[in-house]
Amino acid sequence: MSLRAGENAIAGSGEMFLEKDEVFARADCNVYDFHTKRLHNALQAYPIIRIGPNWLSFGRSQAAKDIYGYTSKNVKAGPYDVMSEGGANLNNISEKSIHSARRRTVASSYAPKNIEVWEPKVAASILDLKAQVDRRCVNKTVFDGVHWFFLFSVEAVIKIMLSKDMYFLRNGTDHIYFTDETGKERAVRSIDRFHAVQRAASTVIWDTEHLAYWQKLTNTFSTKYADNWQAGKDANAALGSLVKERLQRHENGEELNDLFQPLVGNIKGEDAGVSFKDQVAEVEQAVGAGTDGPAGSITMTMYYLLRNRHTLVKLREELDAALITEDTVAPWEKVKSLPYLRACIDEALRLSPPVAANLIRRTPPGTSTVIDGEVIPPNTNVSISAYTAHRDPTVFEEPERYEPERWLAKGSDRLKEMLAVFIPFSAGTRGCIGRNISALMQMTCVATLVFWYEFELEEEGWEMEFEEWFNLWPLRLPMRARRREVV
Ligand code: HEM
Repeated sequence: MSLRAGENAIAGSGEMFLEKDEVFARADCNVYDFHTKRLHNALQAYPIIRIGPNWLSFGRSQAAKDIYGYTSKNVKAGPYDVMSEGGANLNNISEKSIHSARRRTVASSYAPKNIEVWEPKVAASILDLKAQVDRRCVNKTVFDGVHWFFLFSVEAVIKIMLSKDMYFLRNGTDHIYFTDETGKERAVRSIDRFHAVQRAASTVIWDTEHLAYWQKLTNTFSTKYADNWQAGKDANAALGSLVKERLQRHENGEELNDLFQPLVGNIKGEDAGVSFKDQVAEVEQAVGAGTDGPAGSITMTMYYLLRNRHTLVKLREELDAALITEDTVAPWEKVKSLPYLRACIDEALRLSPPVAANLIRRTPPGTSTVIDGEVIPPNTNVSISAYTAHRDPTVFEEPERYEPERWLAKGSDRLKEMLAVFIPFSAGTRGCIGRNISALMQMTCVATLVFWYEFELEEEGWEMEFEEWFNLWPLRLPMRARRREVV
């Protein structure tokens, strides 16, 4: 069957796939909604759905390889181009040669050989996280895991990116303190501001042609939007101040080994030729992704473990055999190859990918493209959400079940099929560059928590709720902790 954009499927009204009354509700950026899940449910009846005037969303996992894989000729376009106007970074650069050049510039700093540089930074944050959990062990005080796992992630990733310790965990807040351009002392909440601007941008960015108009309109008529647009400026100013401080340290002759260094210059002392605006944009991307990704994944791993106690018991057996009491923080060397730990995390990423949404790609001009057996015309926006790809029952048996064991069938054809459509980090040349950093953060953090504490949900059977804009955020994880007798 040959498809022209706009044919087949059911018409949505933009990426958000809104129903009429929701258009007004979301217009005030106020509604917690899991639109990818709603779209997924609709895809059970239609294999492809048109979710925008020129945008097709696919429902069968095989489409993932054709859309995002290494052999795909599809490109990033549309909203990514708009985003790059505020500063070009690895994620939003569409043009292939410019993207490859930027990726080459930073690639070595993201490489696994640097884990030994990142590990002490991550471990220090895990110790501070433990100190906070310890306080809550007294009287078994209920605490919100989401709050603390997000603080852990943002603090660790800022250290890895900029060699700067923000002490978010010790202070219990995500405030960045800085002096702005006008000399005013400011305190800006980082996670809060990153998230607020997503609430505004993700509703209007799809209409790239009229974006400026939507920004003006929403800014004028909605106080909520106005605050959320302001959040983008606040986050940019706060991270800009951290970048200036980092550049000053470089000027002062400090030799810092972090993700930022290649954006300044290489080991031969040659200038990297990256503008200040782009440097800030790169920091925004890495800090934003490095916060929401690991925090979402750690939260959801803990949530699924607590809801499926037999998996927690099994993971603890694996950790008890691998770790000793001297391991106040689980060392990477001891946990990196633990199969069940990895499987528990991957299974949480499968069911609740932190980037669940339809990541837009454009088919090449001049020639049609085949996606999941369908002939798609040139210049068509196409996507499949990780949420949907990961729930294909022909690949993942009983897809709604949290079953880490499914990842353990090493070398089997089934495992190969699963890995081919497992896309929490997207895939191909535009796949996540931060996977090694994520693995370090996720595995050492989850291993330490499960080894040292007994956890329970505040209420048995409690169910997670999400808020989704570009990224998928778990809302709360009310839990209690008790120190284990570790011998
Ligand atoms: C569990 C953790 C994470 C998940 C699930 C995740 C997911 C993703 C996804 C889905 C993309 C593709 C985005 C798109 O096509 O629009 C991406 C790209 C990217 N991520 Fe991650 N990410 C994670 C952690 C990190 C970390 C820790 C960093 C950096 C410290 C990072 C930095 C980036 C960058 C720079 C890109 C753009 C890559 C490019 O296009 O060349 N991510 N990530």
